[in-house]
Amino acid sequence: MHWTPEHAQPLNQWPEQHLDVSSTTPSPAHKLELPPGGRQRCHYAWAHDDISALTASNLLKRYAEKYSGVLDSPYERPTLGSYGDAAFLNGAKGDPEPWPGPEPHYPLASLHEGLPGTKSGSGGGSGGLGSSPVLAGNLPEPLYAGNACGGPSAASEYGAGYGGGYLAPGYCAQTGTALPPPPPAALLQPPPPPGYGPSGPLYNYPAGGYAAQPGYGALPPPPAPPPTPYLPSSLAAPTPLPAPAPPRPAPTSYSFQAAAPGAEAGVSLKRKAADEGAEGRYRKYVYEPAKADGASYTSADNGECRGNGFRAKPPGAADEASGKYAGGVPLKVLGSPVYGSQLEPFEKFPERAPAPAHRGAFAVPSGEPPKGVDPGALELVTSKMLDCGPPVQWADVAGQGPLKAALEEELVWPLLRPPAYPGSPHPPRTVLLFGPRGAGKALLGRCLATQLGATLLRLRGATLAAPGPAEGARLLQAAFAAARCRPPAVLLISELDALLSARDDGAAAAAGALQAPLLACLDSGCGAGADGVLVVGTTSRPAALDEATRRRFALRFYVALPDGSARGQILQRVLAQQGCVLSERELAALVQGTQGFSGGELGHLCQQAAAGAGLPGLQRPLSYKDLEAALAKVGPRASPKDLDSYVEWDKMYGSGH
Ligand SMILES: Nc1ncnc2c1ncn2[C@@H]1O[C@H](COP(=O)(O)OP(=O)(O)OP(=O)(O)O)[C@@H](O)[C@H]1O
Ligand SMILES: [Mg+2]
Repeated sequence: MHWTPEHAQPLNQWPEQHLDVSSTTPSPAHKLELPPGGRQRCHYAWAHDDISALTASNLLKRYAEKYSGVLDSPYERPTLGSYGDAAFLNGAKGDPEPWPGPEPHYPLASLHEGLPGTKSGSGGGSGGLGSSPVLAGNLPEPLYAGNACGGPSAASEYGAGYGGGYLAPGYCAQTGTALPPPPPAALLQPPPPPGYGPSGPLYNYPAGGYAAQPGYGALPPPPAPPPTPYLPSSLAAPTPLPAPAPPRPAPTSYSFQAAAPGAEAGVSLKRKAADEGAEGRYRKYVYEPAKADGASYTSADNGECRGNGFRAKPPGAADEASGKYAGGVPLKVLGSPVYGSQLEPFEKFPERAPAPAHRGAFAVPSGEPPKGVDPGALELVTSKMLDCGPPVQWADVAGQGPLKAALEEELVWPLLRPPAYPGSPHPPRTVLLFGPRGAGKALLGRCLATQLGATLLRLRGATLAAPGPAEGARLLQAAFAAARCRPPAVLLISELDALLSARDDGAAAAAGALQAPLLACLDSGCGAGADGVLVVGTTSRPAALDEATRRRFALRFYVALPDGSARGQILQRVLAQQGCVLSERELAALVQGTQGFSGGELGHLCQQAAAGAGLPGLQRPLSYKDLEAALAKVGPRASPKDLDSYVEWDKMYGSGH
């Protein structure tokens, strides 16, 4: 119910205009019949005889309208005080002229006297009115304390209960004639999300809002979908990925890890579940027997060896490849103009090798010979530490399916893919592989180099520490410099713990002294400015790494011992090279007997068997009996306690896989 202007008519005109009365003049008799003090009950007593029940009901309704209109109206209206019949609020008729009669009017308290906290403190019955902010806003300003609108304030006169009580300190009393119109609907909409400014409207709505609709039947068709992307003009459109992602392994036939449930204590439950749930996920990691052409190491020829088994590519070829996915703009990161000539596009295993264009993010800065590096040490590192072994594919590593998948997904793919947008986080450039000796850490490092098409430089911690701290630091710096010169490069540092751990022998000082250069090299060689170098550290004593060193390796993966299935594959491969073919039963027995052996120890077992049989020249093929004899002498080096400690370290610091 809302107040309308017609409510402003003086109340004494209402009976004439709105009531169905036959007599508009009160008779003297009626007046005389008024009981003393009965004004409030007999306002319209003079009409009682003449109005019907319906009229009386209408009368009540009208008054109810008027009363509620005063309280609730959102429209502009005069203040209460301007009503001629303001006394209506007190229950009286409110005629402007005094009511004729013998009795005097009831004294009508002024409105503010009925408000709590007023000066007079009458405590009249109108306290409820004062509690309504709307009604209070209609009161003359001097009545208010704490008026925040600059008007006269009565704060000094009125008690604290007024200004600091119900009304908020910042409350601005609104006068009845100045009620603001309702805000436009647009302002009531929730604000747009940050970044969506007016320059980039989400939708193409008409600027002034929709035109008034002629009717329900003539609704215009809904606005067409925005022709522009949802991004505002201030945001750059995302650059499309220049290179397609390498295909994920097809979930078809992986079975290695699942074949020996529980055999690998170090394999996390997460990857195990993935194994068991989707056996074929790691199909491409299936171990393959040795390839005839890949078994022998190629020698470094004219500096073209890059340590990944692939021959160098003529300059210029990479430019074509790099431009292929970059919209004609050659990708600088793919070039290796000074030191590293470009790679042959994986002619040996084209089906498994990454496409050259995928090497975009494993960036290749235009290599300059590093300043401040001893040229002699650089030459030494380049000639001695460059690994020119055959390429190692995922399938060349038996077992380790979850680990291989993790390495590929978390390391290889991020390095090969260009960043999605400028400022996106750098892919990891350091990885630590830890686990028992001979478990295949270095093999995996070589595999990473192959997958990245990178130059492989190999260092051994013991070799670095041997000549003394100064020489060791010089070699270390030269190795990092050489890697930066030949990007993309993988720097494989085996036995990392030998650089760090303090031992009781004379090498303690040298080892400890190499920690600072190592950390400095890791910071400078793998920082933001060192694109194209991946450092792979391996250790069989991860507990020897202090926190500073540990933190330098972004990823830390546990390389567990091969399970039964992987052991069978490694044995088959090594024995095949020695011309030994075992029956299924014999192989199963051998696998059973070599529980806890690492891949390296399995190779050592086969060598021992050959040596024990006196067959260095392979006059006859190895037999199962030779292997049985060797098995009696050779055992696994890692104790169950050692294996438990790896698992514990992996739980605490490992990246999990
Ligand atoms: N999973 C595997 N599949 C095939 N060969 C393996 C595997 N694991 C180990 N080998 C073989 O075992 C030998 C030792 O492996 P590797 O040098 O990689 O071990 P490692 O973990 O680096 O040992 P260390 O801690 O002593 O450096 C290599 O000849 C390697 O080919
Ligand atoms: Mg090794």
